[in-house]
Amino acid sequence: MKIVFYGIGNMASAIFKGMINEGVKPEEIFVTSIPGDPLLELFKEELGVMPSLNDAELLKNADYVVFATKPQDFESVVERVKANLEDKTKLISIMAGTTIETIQSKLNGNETVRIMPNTNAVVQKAVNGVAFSENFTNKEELLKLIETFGTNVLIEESEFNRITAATGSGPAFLYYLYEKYADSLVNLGFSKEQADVLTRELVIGTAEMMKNTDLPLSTLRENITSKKGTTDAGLKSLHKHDIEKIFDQTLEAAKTRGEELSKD
Ligand SMILES: NC(=O)C1=CN([C@@H]2O[C@H](COP(=O)(O)OP(=O)(O)OC[C@H]3O[C@@H](n4cnc5c(N)ncnc54)[C@H](OP(=O)(O)O)[C@@H]3O)[C@@H](O)[C@H]2O)C=CC1
Ligand SMILES: O=C(O)[C@@H]1CCC=N1
Repeated sequence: MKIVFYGIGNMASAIFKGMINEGVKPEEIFVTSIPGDPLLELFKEELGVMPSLNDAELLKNADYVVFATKPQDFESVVERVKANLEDKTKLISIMAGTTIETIQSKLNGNETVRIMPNTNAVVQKAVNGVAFSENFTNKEELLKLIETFGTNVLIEESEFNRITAATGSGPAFLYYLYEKYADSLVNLGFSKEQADVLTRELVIGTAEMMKNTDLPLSTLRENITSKKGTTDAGLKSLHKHDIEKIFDQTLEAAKTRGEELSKD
């Protein structure tokens, strides 16, 4: 199989690292960026993937081309790709906002799938929102390929901006909370280093708990909350703030931005 990545930034590299960790051969992964990008050589040395700036060479006999640039750079990628794209090559887009219709209209209607992963792909734990173009064939092969770095959730394309906010951007929202938690531990008297370790271990342990039980999150919380104890006191303070509303606004803003990108 030949998979070609246009764009090798944060998300693309998370994906091909995840794929390689799960047994996809690095020689099957071709990567390109803008001329002079030091990551091209770095990923060749680190991972054994195949860098190139020659579009004809990259696209010859490609099974999949992955569009992994910012949506704003898609036009420049189209310019590179359109002359040499073969009819049989399937297109995978991870770009927020950019629709299947836009991609197909610019690139001969080639079979196209939109996926919305997240950076947890590096540890094979992404959530992949997936929507196929109507003409897409052999969906099973594609689903198997992207399962190497995460769990697939098939959705309508109309739901894409929603899942982009929820799980594409989602890790950033959670990291922000953890950052603030660590800052608060410093305010409580821990050193910065201690606060960092305590926060990371707390989050990892809590995630592991969620992984290993079917209990509702509310029950897990209640199990910690002794009557008139410390947790109860902390939660009473937390309840004075409308956390749900804060998240409603955060997710709405992210979703709206996806809609704006779709229109650009
Ligand atoms: N980061 C994330 O968590 C997620 C991102 N996405 C989507 O993934 C895409 C990439 O995001 P991210 O990885 O964060 O972005 P990055 O900026 O880290 O990576 C994009 C890369 O593409 C390069 N590039 C620009 N133009 C071209 C071109 N014509 N040909 C080849 N490469 C080019 C950029 O180079 P230069 O910087 O020099 O311009 C840059 O290295 C976006 O569309 C985003 O919506 C989706 C899910 C999650
Ligand atoms: O911030 C962004 O636009 C991209 C899409 C989802 C995560 N990062």
